[in-house]
Amino acid sequence: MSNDPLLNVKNLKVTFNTPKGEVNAVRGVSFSLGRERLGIVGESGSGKSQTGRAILGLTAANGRITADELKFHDVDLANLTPKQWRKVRGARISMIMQDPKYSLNPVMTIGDQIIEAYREHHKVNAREARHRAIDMLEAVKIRDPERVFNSYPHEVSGGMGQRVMIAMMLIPEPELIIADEPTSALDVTVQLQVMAILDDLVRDRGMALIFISHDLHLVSSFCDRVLVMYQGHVVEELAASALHEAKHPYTKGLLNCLPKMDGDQSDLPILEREASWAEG
Ligand SMILES: Nc1ncnc2c1ncn2[C@@H]1O[C@H](COP(=O)(O)OP(=O)(O)OP(=O)(O)O)[C@@H](O)[C@H]1O
Repeated sequence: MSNDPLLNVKNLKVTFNTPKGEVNAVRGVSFSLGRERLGIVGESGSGKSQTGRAILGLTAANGRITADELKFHDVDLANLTPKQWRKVRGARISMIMQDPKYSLNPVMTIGDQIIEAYREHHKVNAREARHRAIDMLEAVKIRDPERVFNSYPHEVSGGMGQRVMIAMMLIPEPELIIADEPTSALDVTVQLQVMAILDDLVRDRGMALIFISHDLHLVSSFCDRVLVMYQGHVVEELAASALHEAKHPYTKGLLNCLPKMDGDQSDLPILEREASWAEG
């Protein structure tokens, strides 16, 4: 499989106009992505989500995007019309958000929602679509797919809801998935199960993944490469297998700011920061 970049981002900036002045959320981010799993980590407000949203054309109306390059294959994402976006977003690039509650329609059964999504992308009759919907639920390792198929979103757990979202997102067979804190509303065990399912699907189907999270350890266990963001800049880029080689004090701080399981009850260190890190 070719590893030519799917995505090229050069000097991406996202700036918001607010009543209190400009907010520079993303301040010159550059990276390229092949068929690989890339993590973007950083604390709240570091610009991770806005980087993902800019790639999907989902920047809020008060935001302005500039970039020397923002390309998905040869598609210039910085200059698409709404009609052109419909051919890219959800079809070639998909996003999984944090909480399935806000993404699923509460008054429609899960099965009907999957069927509807399936028939938007594939020309099949109702019977065949039902078949495919059950297959999709099985693909995300739901053991009782018939029950989930007939349930409403509020009748399933958060972890189950997130599996359903993953199943729906796979329907158009996107090349790139952007998962923004996809599991942070779930408890730790379910979090790992859902990530493992996503990881398997991404590998099996040769898709690329951008996994956005504040949890450096979680990201590095599911990604090949990690970008560490601080105040709108990428301060360090690392192979996930080389976290121990992190040089930037902010990355080292993120690594140390985790409770240890070995019974050491001493206080967690406070994440230190210096103004110079934000200068890029
Ligand atoms: N519509 C908006 N108007 C003004 N500022 C915004 C808007 N959307 C986001 N921001 C600001 O942009 C900055 C970066 O936000 P972003 O959501 O990318 O951070 P993040 O690293 O993903 O953090 P979190 O984990 O909290 O989502 C923040 O300071 C945020 O307040």
